[in-house]
Amino acid sequence: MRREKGLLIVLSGPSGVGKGTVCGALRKHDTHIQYSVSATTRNPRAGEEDGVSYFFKSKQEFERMIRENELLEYAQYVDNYYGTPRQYVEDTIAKGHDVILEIEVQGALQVKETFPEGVFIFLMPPSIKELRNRIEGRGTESQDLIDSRMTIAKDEIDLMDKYDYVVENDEVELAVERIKSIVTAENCKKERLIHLYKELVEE
Ligand SMILES: Nc1ncnc2c1ncn2[C@@H]1O[C@H](COP(=O)(O)OP(=O)(O)OP(=O)(O)O)[C@@H](O)[C@H]1O
Ligand SMILES: Nc1nc2c(ncn2[C@@H]2O[C@H](COP(=O)(O)O)[C@@H](O)[C@H]2O)c(=O)[nH]1
Repeated sequence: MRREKGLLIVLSGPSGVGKGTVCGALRKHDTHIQYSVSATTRNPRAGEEDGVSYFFKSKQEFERMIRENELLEYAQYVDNYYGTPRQYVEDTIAKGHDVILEIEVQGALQVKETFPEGVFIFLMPPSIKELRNRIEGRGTESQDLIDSRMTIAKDEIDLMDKYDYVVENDEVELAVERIKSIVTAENCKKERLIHLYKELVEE
């Protein structure tokens, strides 16, 4: 069924919890969810492709995007900027497609201000020890950066009650199923409201 507007789904959670891994697994399920590609000033990691993993920007270019209101939200995280290009998200939901943003907490709270109708999901690690194991195991950051990310992680976990749902990422496929159930339920809720509204205005 064609809907007026798609769902805006925000997936947050501490660095290393598995947001990227879970979104990667979700893509393999035929959910029709679209994925927003963020802009960042951080350097690409091995295997990351511009326009696929991120839009890699200079600090000057990112600050131009901020000034020209091209970002739906942005945040400074450790030593870099990260932000969501506005146009893609607005166009995608306007076409009736659901879109997912994989972003940290400061940015998610900004989105909540402008899109309170969004669905906000916080991905939780089974434990802090497991979170550290995952970031260390990924092998992409120095020990100093891992420590900075772990410090931020604790503050982020303190804000999980700002989210509509908390999903544990104990096993990737279980986390994917939980997120799919949330999206299905939220879509049913929305379909039902639109249907009721149409009945009312047609009376
Ligand atoms: N359920 C899981 N069980 C075990 N390992 C996992 C699980 N989910 C993800 N991982 C591993 O944890 C590491 C971090 O995952 P990932 O890069 O997806 O995290 P992230 O939340 O996207 O991190 P960041 O916010 O820094 O981008 C990866 O090595 C990944 O393979
Ligand atoms: N506020 C935003 N946060 C974002 C965005 N894209 C990614 N992120 C988050 O940044 C940290 C670090 O990411 P990494 O790729 O350097 O490990 C992590 O929590 C991401 O989810 C964004 O557009 N806005």
